[in-house]
Amino acid sequence: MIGLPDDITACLFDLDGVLTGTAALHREAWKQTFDGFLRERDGDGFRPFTDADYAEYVDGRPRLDGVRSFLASRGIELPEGGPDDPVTEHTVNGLGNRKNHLVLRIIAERGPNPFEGSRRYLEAARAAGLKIAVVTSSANAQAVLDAAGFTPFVQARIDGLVITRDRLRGKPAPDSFVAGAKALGVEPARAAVFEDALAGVEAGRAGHFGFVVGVNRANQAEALRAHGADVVVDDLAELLGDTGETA
Ligand SMILES: O=P(O)(O)OC[C@H]1O[C@@H](O)[C@H](O)[C@@H](O)[C@@H]1O
Repeated sequence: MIGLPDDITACLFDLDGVLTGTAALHREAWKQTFDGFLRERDGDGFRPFTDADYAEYVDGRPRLDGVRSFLASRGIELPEGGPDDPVTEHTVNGLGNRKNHLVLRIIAERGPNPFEGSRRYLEAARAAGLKIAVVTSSANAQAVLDAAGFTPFVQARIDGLVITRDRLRGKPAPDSFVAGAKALGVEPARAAVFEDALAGVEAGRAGHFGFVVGVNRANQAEALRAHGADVVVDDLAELLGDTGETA
């Protein structure tokens, strides 16, 4: 009825890039963070952080995993530091704090940009009696959900704070989605995962979820399929059999 196999009883939605347009804001904050760091380290001839770097090493992963993964891709080792490191510090935590400072400012300035097609899909899923959870690596999820007006749809939330608290492995490991299904009281095989990140669809496949929807916001439909999406759409409204325009 809403573009899912009949035996699916729950939806597990990623947040940034699936429900809201905040993935692009995260990407921008990461670029400012890493380009700033690389310039400080290597001078003006530094090799910039690219959209491809974001898709492969950072998108969808918990904040500090993103820092570690990108630095490793460049053969750079930094000390871990600690959660209170200043944003100027060349440590994993310092760069994570620098990015968080930037992304909060950018989201405050530009808003969460909820996707209209996603709002309509949430309404349709609720009307169809499906359970709904948000599963995101972001520690800023509640504020974004509130600002987008999506909180009333959400019966369970697994976010970056829960991932840290419960020591879950971040995406691409399936742990956060498994925790989301558990919080809703459904088996992974009866839950659909909705993801725009390569690490996210990979987590959906690794967790043997009943259906994995890849949401193509960054011109990477083929890569989403290769990493585990069963179907790829440009907007969730496509699953409702329409174009996302208001009737
Ligand atoms: O830094 P936050 O808000 O905790 O978010 C962590 C990650 O959350 C994910 O949802 C985003 O795709 C990543 O870009 C982001 O880095």
